[in-house]
Amino acid sequence: MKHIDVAVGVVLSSENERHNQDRHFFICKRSAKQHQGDKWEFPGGKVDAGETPEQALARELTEEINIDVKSCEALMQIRHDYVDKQVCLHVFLVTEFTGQARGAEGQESKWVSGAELANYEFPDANQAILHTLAQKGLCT
Ligand SMILES: Nc1nc2c([nH]c(=O)n2[C@@H]2O[C@H](COP(=O)(O)OP(=O)(O)OP(=O)(O)O)[C@@H](O)[C@H]2O)c(=O)[nH]1
Ligand SMILES: [Mg+2]
Repeated sequence: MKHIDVAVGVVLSSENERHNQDRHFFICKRSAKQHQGDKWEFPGGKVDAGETPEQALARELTEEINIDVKSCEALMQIRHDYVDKQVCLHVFLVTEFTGQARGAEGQESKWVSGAELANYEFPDANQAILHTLAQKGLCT
């Protein structure tokens, strides 16, 4: 089966303005044509040959949401088998960035609170991310 490494960024709104509980997350909607189409995602994409996951994260977040990552921490790795492909998600918490986050490829995008995250449909592999964010007190 096809195996791909993916860098995924959980982008957090700045800590200055909000208490930890109220920090917001930037999410995007996948297009109908993409794998796991029409679901919501944390922005990111495939790790290219010769790139580290962190380098891929920085490149993808600039391409997809127009930000420059200034500080991030590795959150977790998730292996998941979809029927058609196997993914390894390298998930990072992006805690500092410059630029205004927006859907730079025309995709729908928004800032949502931790409590609101549960109202959006994500690919199955993301359940583990939401669980870890809840453990860290960042979402409910
Ligand atoms: N970006 C992203 N991908 C995810 C998430 N959860 C998840 O299972 N994936 C899977 O990871 C894979 C790679 O992501 P991608 O489609 O964004 O890759 P990409 O940006 O390089 O773009 P492309 O598909 O247009 O070539 C997809 O199979 C997608 O279903 C998530 O939260 N964010
Ligand atoms: Mg992508």
